[in-house]
Amino acid sequence: MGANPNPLILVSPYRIPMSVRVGILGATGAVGQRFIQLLDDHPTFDLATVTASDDSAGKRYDEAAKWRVDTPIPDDVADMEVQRTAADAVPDDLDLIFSSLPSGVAADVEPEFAEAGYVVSSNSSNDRMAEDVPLTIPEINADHLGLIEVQRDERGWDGALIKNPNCSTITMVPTLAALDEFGLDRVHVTTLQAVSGAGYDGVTSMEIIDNAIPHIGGEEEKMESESRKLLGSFDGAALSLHDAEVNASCNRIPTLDGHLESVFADLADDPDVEAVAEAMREYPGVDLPSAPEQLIHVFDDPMRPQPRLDRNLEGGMAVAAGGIQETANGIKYNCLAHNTIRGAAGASVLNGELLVEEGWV
Ligand SMILES: NC(=O)C1=CN([C@@H]2O[C@H](COP(=O)(O)OP(=O)(O)OC[C@H]3O[C@@H](n4cnc5c(N)ncnc54)[C@H](OP(=O)(O)O)[C@@H]3O)[C@@H](O)[C@H]2O)C=CC1
Ligand SMILES: N[C@@H](CC(=O)OP(=O)(O)O)C(=O)O
Repeated sequence: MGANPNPLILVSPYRIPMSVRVGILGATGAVGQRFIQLLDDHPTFDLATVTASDDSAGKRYDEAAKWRVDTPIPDDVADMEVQRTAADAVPDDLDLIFSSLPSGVAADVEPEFAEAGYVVSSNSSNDRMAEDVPLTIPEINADHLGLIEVQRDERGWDGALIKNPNCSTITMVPTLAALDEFGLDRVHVTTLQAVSGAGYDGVTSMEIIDNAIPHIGGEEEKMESESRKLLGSFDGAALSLHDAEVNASCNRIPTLDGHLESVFADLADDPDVEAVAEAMREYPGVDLPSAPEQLIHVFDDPMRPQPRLDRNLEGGMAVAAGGIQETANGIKYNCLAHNTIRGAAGASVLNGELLVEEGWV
């Protein structure tokens, strides 16, 4: 295997053999740009089409997008013509579609693509809790992809719709999955979320500099519900939510990228700090091209993880944890992940790799 030209893509010995033609819906947006960055020189995925709103359709990509990520627009993407976001506007032979549309738009458009036969790996929040829609993190609940059969039976689709979770949820859930062996009863989490989570126009500088905003609309409910679905079990026909109680308090702070979260977990057992650290460090990963070698990196230094120092661990695809301490009822710790890579585009790409690996694409 040669040198990896894109430091954000981790090259690992993977089993996916062929070239897969992919498209991105909402490719000009903040998450869409991350998709383009992550797909540049991807070992399997070949970006064939990009879509956006009608205002951008017909323009060259580099004219339509206000490019803001920290690597240049790949030349081949800069020249692409942006397409309308509609199933009749993209090539028939796309194998896989990534979606980063506003959720209100995605709620209408994604089912149209799935009905037209496309497999859609979506980052948008609509339908994440639908009973027949897999919400997956490959390392945690790859078996939930079996819901695609249920979805196809119920909806009559040839394609499929699968989702990755909310960025704050995906930061915490791998650590909860590692704690589950100790009997996860109840979780309280407080987040310190980066401004990029709200998109480029989401929070003005006057609102956030020298400040913290103690509410992010809808975020707490997403963390509380999505976590239980991700940790739930699938019996081949239906999914049961995990019975742990999850309570979240979500806050915006003036960091650019990387959500930091303080978790208090009540456990049935009474593990010591070392047992918890080991369960997190040894939580198994997956053998997919964009997967980190170690899913959860645990720091002994209580000053870590920090957003600026630790958000880019393993190309932004790993989760960091630290400050583990025992409490009266269980354990407390901090965790961190890159919200637009592991929390958004990278999560969808990893789900796409899983779909290919497991033969759904
Ligand atoms: N920012 C983040 O960190 C995260 C975002 N998300 C989710 O990802 C999704 C995208 O977020 P983000 O990239 O920040 O959003 P942006 O507003 O930056 O981008 C939205 C994209 O959708 C396109 N679009 C907007 N309206 C329409 C429409 N009516 N029809 C077709 N295309 C349209 C835009 O095209 P155009 O440029 O032409 O307007 C653009 O490509 C959202 O659902 C968000 O909640 C999830 C996790 C993290
Ligand atoms: N709400 C998240 C980002 C986001 O868009 O989440 P979701 O994918 O659930 O819409 C944040 O503000 O950091």
